Amino acid sequence: MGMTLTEKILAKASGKINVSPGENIWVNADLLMTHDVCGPGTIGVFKREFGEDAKVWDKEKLVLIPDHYIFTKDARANRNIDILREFAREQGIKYFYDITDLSDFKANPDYKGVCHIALAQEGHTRPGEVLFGTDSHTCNAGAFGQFATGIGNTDAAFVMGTGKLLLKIPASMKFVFDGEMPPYLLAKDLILQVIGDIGVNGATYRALQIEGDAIAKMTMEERMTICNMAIEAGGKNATIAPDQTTFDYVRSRTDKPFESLYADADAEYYYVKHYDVSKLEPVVAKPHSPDNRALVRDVQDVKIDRVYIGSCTGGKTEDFYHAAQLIKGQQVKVPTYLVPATQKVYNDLFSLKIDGLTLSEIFLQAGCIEPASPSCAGCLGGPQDTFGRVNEAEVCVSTTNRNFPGRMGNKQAQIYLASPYTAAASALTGHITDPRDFM
Ligand SMILES: CC(C)[C@H](C(=O)O)[C@@H](O)C(=O)O
Repeated sequence: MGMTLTEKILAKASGKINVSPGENIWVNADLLMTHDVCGPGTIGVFKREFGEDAKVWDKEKLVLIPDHYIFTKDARANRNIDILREFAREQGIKYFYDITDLSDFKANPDYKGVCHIALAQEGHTRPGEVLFGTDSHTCNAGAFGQFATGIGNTDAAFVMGTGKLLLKIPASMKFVFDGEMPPYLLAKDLILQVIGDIGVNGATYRALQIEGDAIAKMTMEERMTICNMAIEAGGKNATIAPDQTTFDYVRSRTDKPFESLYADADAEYYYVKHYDVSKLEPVVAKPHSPDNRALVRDVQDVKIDRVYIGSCTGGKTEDFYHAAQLIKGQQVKVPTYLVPATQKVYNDLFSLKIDGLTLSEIFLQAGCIEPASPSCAGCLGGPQDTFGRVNEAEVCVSTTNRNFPGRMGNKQAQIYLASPYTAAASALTGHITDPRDFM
């Protein structure tokens, strides 16, 4: 019997000819990523179980990325980065994207920012490979045709010591997006549509295989937006088959060899769903769950207090480009926070131009708050002094991935998840707004 893309990758990574859903197999990791939130815990378990002097299985396959609680005076958050630094030094870790000068991130050439985007930009996400990460949005890298999933600290410590992990093969759900993408829709609308359709537990421990003409035409950043939120439907991982778009992105960042894998034509799926994207509309996820979907035009009376554009899901270069396209030449009516995912995205804001103006100039002329230092920032609240944290019971339209109570700080705050177009349109009016009103 044929295999899905996820099954093909996991079969290869376990040295098997065939695998099927439900089977438990030992999988070899190509890469393990951890960050400042989970790294210290993972290191603690690793040392306890493998010994104080134990060495990681491969010092070139562990990537350490401080990104979550960086620009804060919180002593425990600062200490977490120190723990990563000490471990990187002791183990001779090749890829440690350190930050020492918190007062000026630009003084830290190694510092990248949000792990999922940094992994892609630094060439660590490659077709056919297996990536484990101590973060639920590790599924982001499935956009590169790899198996990428979030794991807990204990599993990560085991991978750190052995390079392997026992995994149950997930059954695959196929989502096919065909048709011409309307100019007012972005990848975020597509994934919010899916999560609204199947629910936050609609894909629990399943692999989402994303395909179709509309996906084939998408850039890597838009593909990442879709895979990033697979976890919001409970997905174990998501995959998009690699193509020329993937190869161009990866090859411009790494010369490491990789083997692209593809689903067999006769693979079996647990579920198949087709979408005609030309018929979809801009959507939001209302408080307090990513599956609480509504058409933007049905919630236009909701007044908002602020807009947040940032995170692994919605803080990439194209996310800002799309927001800038819509905002250009107009004034925002509510405080609008801009948090580039990485140092590279930050630089893009100051070099990419639309009609002669840099994205940053467009935002500043429109009255947005100056772009912040790259990190996860207010996406998940963080210490009280975190930039963009929602400290009051405000209504926020956000390009991020989660809107659980308290997610961005205050438990009474109401977070509406939206595309960069919808976030930008809403910033211009002060209420939730369909981007078509400005197109
Ligand atoms: C802090 C980390 C464990 C968490 C995750 O795994 O997703 C965070 O990144 C998030 O987005 O909620």
